[in-house]
Amino acid sequence: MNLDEIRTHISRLDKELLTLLAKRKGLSLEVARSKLENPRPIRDQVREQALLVELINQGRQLGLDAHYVTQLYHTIIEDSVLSQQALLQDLLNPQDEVPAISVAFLGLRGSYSNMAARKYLSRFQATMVEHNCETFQQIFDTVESGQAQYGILPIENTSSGAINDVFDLMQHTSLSIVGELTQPIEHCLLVAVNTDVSKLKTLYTHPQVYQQCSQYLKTLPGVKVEFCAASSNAMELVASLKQDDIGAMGSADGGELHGLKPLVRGLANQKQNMTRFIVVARKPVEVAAQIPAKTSFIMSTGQQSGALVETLLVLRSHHITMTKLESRPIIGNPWEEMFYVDVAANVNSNEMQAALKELKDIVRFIKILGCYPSAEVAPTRIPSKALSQGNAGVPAVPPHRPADKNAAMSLQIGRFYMSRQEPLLAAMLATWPDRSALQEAARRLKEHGGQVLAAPCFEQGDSRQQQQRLQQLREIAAQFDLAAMTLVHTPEQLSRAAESLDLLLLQPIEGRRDELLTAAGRSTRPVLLPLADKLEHTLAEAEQILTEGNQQLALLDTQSRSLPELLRLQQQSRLPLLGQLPGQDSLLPELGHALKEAGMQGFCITLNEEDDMVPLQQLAQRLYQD
Ligand SMILES: C=C(O[C@@H]1C=C(C(=O)O)C=C[C@H]1O)C(=O)O
Repeated sequence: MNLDEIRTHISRLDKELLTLLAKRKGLSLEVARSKLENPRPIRDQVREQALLVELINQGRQLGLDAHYVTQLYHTIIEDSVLSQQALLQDLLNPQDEVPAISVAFLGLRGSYSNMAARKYLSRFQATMVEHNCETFQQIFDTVESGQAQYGILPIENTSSGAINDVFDLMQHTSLSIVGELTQPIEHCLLVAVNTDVSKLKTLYTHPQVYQQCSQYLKTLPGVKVEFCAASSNAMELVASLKQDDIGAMGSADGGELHGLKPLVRGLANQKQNMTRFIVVARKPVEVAAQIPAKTSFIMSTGQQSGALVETLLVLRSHHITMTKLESRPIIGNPWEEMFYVDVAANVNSNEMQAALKELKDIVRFIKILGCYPSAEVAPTRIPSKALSQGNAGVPAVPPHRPADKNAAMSLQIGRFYMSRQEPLLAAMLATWPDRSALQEAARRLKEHGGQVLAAPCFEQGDSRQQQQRLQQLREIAAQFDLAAMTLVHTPEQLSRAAESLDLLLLQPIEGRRDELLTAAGRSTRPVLLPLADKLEHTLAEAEQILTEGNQQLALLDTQSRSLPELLRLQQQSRLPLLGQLPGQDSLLPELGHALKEAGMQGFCITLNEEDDMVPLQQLAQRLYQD
């Protein structure tokens, strides 16, 4: 076959794939209808897990790697679940057949709020009429007066926290929350014409974006920064001037609406930056009982001691999970607080109705702000046991929570739980690899059932190169759904690594890490502390970290200590213990298995550039199958 013929063939297959996906979606909607007739929850994670395990094994036989299959099916299942939910919601809340829906949001075309509004409206079969607003108050006014059907408001951001003005306005509105959505915020450097960073003289941006990208901007000392009222204004200006020495900062999608191209992506200091938006409307919606719902309410309690605790105990006694608690002052009543509460419950459920009845007896004020479908469809996870090669068994319990008797001792790294039953498996590259080697290591680690990818970001290079390595490690780990770790020597390195990675490995030389221990204790990231020579030194160092506040601490044995020593350590400390082992030891699987039996909760396998991962794969099999 020549190139054209092969491409024709590929196109035909792609069409078939699409046809099959559309058929699958149709069947999924039939499932939703049957779940409506015989009421059952829309989401069934036991079914999803069984399906994923079967697909992974079938995929392997066809030469497709487990990670690829899992990623594809997470996307397919997410769409399937959201489509089922949307169908149920539409049946329950029939919309008038309107050709256009109007939405009020902050900023102009291309603002983050505009992108959120577009995302929300994409589920409706109607065109969007945009109401650009200059203030949050104006959004409330526009929806309250009926000029717009929906208002989109940012309520919290993962780096800057609660958006207080919106909380304060919610106190006094008659509007209801009818939806939520989360929008990733990725600041990019946007330009109107082909150019290069070195040519730039002026950057237009909003002060908050400037602040969130301060580290990147320090690398452009000659560039002047001009502030605009919103990032969408900056985009508009740069698009109209069309010069090669100016740029704007904002989202790539937003920039595209103005014909701008992203020259550099991922400028923010903090890489994972998301904003949660709420959707408000004049009429509340009803949420189908079979889909996960959230209810938001505000309340004020008396000022006697324990008043807030009592309200929380009411929620607990009805098994209602609280997902958010914020307090805001009550305007005009100095020192009194209004609490904003989000719970994972449908307002019409028996538990929630009973809880509300009890709450009304003990609070001064309570108002439901709305009940809406929860927008999150967390991917169903496959336990390492199912992933480590050769296992076709279907796990019985969805792996959300550790089914670990010693849960109090287990630690969470990224989204993984470390436990004696399912030890954590980390691969640590001895030297910094190039991008493709790092990707290949990540792919294979994931394929074998490992969870943490580690590489030395700080061993060479200047601060900028180190920053790039941190970013690359984080990106590649995320791409393969792994957690990321690096070795840190100084408090400054620790705080930089803590911004991007999931686990911080402290340098092993005791006596030279006093300040590092204090910094680790003040960090909010989990820390791995290599054992000191003497047991009592290790315990003292661990104590130093714990007393500073950070309780997410595990110990690492870097010297293959004897079994009695390890057991003694475990008797004296409840901290999880990991072992560091060389990746090419032919005894690795047996050694790991024996150490697991002795209570080790994880392994850090060191790999040199030329090493293969065969022993690690065998270790994973022993750890997760036996
Ligand atoms: C389609 C179903 O509903 C949901 C979607 C699934 C899917 O798309 O495969 C699987 C389980 C459920 O979470 C079902 O229950 O079979």
